[in-house]
Amino acid sequence: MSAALEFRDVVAGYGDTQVLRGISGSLQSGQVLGVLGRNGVGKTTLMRALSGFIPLMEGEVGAAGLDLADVPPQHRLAAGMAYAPQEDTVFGDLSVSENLRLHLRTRDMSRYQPYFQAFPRLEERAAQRAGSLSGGERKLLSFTRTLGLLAPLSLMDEPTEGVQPENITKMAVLLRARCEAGAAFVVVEQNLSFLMQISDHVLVLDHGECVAGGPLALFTREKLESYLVV
Ligand SMILES: Nc1ncnc2c1ncn2[C@@H]1O[C@H](COP(=O)(O)OP(=O)(O)OP(=O)(O)O)[C@@H](O)[C@H]1O
Repeated sequence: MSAALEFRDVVAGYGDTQVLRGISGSLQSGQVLGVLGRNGVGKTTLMRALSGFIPLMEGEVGAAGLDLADVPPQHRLAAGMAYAPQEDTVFGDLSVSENLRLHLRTRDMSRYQPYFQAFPRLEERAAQRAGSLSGGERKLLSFTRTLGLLAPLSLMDEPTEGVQPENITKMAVLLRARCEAGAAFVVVEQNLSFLMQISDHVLVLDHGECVAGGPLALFTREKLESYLVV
């Protein structure tokens, strides 16, 4: 079986500057790869490189047997890859429901029912401009839209940033439910409890290099915390 995502020796950055220096990893359907590291070590850059928003300087990225090198970012969703960036996660001038319908070919919103149940404020504010939501609510909207796409593979950059703790617990449950259905995720997170709740494997970045990685079970919380200490 081909991996849900496989990346090998990824080198990427901005202009002539290399930020990532040879990052590799893979994950199977139904698994979560949690990416962690201190601020500025290259986590967002890795997500941009995997999603095609910045080109690879070297290396390979493939998903479900497909080489993604020549698939531009706007075609990646059709190729099975969803991406929720850290910032500018929703369209502020569109309503909450317009944001949720944007990529759907149907007006049927029933796929969002479990998310509306978990986050009733989203349904209450369905007609409201997404730009008028709080930062945490915008993150919940982005999370809901990303999971509602039902993509085989989703990349999410700090999905819990600004979200209230009780909703973070619900996010973990909803995300794992998608894994049960076979979806795979790469998730960048600073919230270690959330990351440990959702991840099967972890990848630790420091200064653009992978300094540790493997099954979550091999790492204690203290060990993972040590990678975040400045
Ligand atoms: N658009 C950009 N142009 C040039 N350099 C950038 C750009 N975005 C990020 N960088 C640089 O790349 C390096 C890695 O940044 P990146 O945002 O990937 O780190 P990060 O681990 O996601 O950090 P944080 O946790 O603060 O979001 C930093 O030195 C940053 O200044």
